[in-house]
Amino acid sequence: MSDAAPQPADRVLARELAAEQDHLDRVYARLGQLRHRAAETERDGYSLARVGNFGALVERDAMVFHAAQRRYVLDAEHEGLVFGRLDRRDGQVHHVGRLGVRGEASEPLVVDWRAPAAAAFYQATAADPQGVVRRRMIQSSGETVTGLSDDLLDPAAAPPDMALVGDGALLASLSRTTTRGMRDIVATIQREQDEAIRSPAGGVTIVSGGPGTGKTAVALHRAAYLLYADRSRFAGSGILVVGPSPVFVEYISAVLPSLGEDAATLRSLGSLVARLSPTERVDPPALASLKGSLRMRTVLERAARAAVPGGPEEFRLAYRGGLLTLDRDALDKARVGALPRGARRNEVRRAGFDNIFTALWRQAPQQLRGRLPDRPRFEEELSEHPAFRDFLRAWWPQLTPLRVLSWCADERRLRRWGRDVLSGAEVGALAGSFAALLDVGPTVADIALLDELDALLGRPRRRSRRVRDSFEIAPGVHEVSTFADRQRAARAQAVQRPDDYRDYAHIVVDEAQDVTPMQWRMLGRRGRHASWTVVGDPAQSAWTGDPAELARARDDALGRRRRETYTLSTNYRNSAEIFEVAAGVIRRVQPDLRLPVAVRSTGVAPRHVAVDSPDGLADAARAAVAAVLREVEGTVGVITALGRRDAAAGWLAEAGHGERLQVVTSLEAKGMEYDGVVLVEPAEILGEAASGARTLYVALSRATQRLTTVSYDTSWRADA
Ligand SMILES: Nc1ncnc2c1ncn2[C@@H]1O[C@H](COP(=O)(O)OP(=O)(O)OP(=O)(O)O)[C@@H](O)[C@H]1O
Repeated sequence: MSDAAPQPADRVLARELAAEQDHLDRVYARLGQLRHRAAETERDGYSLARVGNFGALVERDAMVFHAAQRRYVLDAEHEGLVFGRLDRRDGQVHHVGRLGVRGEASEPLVVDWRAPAAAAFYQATAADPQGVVRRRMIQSSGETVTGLSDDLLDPAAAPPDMALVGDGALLASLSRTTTRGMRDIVATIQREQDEAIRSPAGGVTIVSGGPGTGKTAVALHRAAYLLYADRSRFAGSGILVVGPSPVFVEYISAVLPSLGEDAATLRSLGSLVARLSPTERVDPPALASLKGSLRMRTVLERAARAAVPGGPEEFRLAYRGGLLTLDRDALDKARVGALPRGARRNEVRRAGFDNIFTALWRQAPQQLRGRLPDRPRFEEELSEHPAFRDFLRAWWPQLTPLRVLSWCADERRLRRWGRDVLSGAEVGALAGSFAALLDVGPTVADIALLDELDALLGRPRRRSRRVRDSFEIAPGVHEVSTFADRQRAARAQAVQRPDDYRDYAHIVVDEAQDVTPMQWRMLGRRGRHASWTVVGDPAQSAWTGDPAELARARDDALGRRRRETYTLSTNYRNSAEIFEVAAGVIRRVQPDLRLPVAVRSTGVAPRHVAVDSPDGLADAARAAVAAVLREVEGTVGVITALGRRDAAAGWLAEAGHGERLQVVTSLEAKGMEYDGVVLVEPAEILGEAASGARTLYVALSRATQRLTTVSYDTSWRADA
């Protein structure tokens, strides 16, 4: 390089931009061609299915599919189809982008970011250049290249005419305005993140790290990577991505489509059980932890085996001139005898009925004397007896999880089922909460209990089953079918998976620190054969129960699969000034915690507005929100304690701030990000549970640019 005559920087930049523009033009032209061809092939398609050899058909269909995929990616409006370039030591040049594109002669015009050849784009460093001399980041808007930024990784190997331009693509991307939905980070994935994204597909990948270190981004890019690495496995059986709340799921919902992937299923913990309506209702943290505890399993097991409250306590039937009777003990014996450990109540109903027949048959000789029929006739006659049928239905009904959980609203009953595992106060709190179950609906924590009951109760046996057409591979697809047919069927299958589909190939759990033991059981039931990506930060956990119990439940769900752990260390979200406030709060309770480093400084210190009394909060919050909305271009989040959100939303409603403003509770704020945050009364968040400091740490670390706190109780501040 040193031998080349110096040239003005802007001329060099213009030349390099023009070169990249040429390449991008070629890529788009080629894609246009492929798109056109794919459309033609599709048009001709099926009439050709009977000619040519099988291999040729597969190839043609594969092309149709890939072209359609590319079209889908292109149609999914995104910035930066090509965002990187690698100049290698051996003279090869690879452009890296959102999808792989080959030219007419099969030469790679763009390498998919997930392909092995693109790995060096994220992993190479000056200390370990991995054969890369220059790494270039390419920014573009639509089909126009707008900026370049180079890293020289191996100066000794650089040819003399190699130009270097621009700087700071990562920082530029971090300073962008925050929009309502999270964006992909495909162009600026960092090395430590890339290692986690490309971790082997099997086993359990655990990604931890402090706030803003890109855990969610990594989890979603990993899902895209797995779909690329083994599409038939992961698109076929599906990838489930689970997040804490509907607000969060909405926030992350655009990332995978922007990466050209639509085969993953996104769910919040409150919407995981298909037959139950999704819920956003949450319990106070201590109650949520109690409902999440494994002790609830014991309670539910007992409830699922109990006599139906309000059901028959005895049975009397006039039959053939005699009187058949069963007292309470006999009924209990018949029920318990039909429910050995592990039996599912709805599935062994027949065994319960058999026990009743047997008990009645035993007394029949004495009661009926000479009028005794043979046993089959005895059972048949009883079965046709309306009073007997009514009794059976009331004594052993088909039970729904909701019905059994609502039995727990009765304190006396719950005390019985909770003996040795629940305290008196816990019984009271739970019973009070379950009382609202049928009227108001379940809370997020109840969903895991209902799922547990579903597993304990089982499903009634189906009467008739559709006869399967053995030539049918998937609905509507027969054995003689094309590759494209099958791909289409795979997609249709994903859409048509049964509501209670459970056999996912991979489960991504985000904000895993907040998954309770009972929720781990719920997740475990959906991934018996799955590999896992588990992403979280214990320092942000709202769990107030026993840590050992939590670890045990998590280990049970994840099984004995091999584990790889990755720790992320850089906070890309918060300005250094904002993160310092959050760090002060968590350090007070966990002085030895290793905190991530916030890389960006704005020079703007967070503002702390103090008011004289709680009555002053409304006006101060309104003023703070108006100011932050003026200062930032993107989204603004108002975060409050659980009990204050509705009031705060009311204060701000009149001003009609629209799309940019969102009012959320401390728990809904988990995983979220805003350009500006107004935190209303942090002391209330601190005091709302034993985990208050960790939840406040979450709330304080949501903002990228501006943080304002409004409080009358300033004791939460480390410096107050
Ligand atoms: N390599 C990167 N390039 C650009 N932006 C990044 C990068 N890594 C992370 N970010 C951005 O940093 C922000 C925080 O990322 P993310 O939400 O994934 O962090 P997190 O670790 O899940 O945070 P938290 O634990 O606080 O919820 C997001 O806006 C994300 O897009």
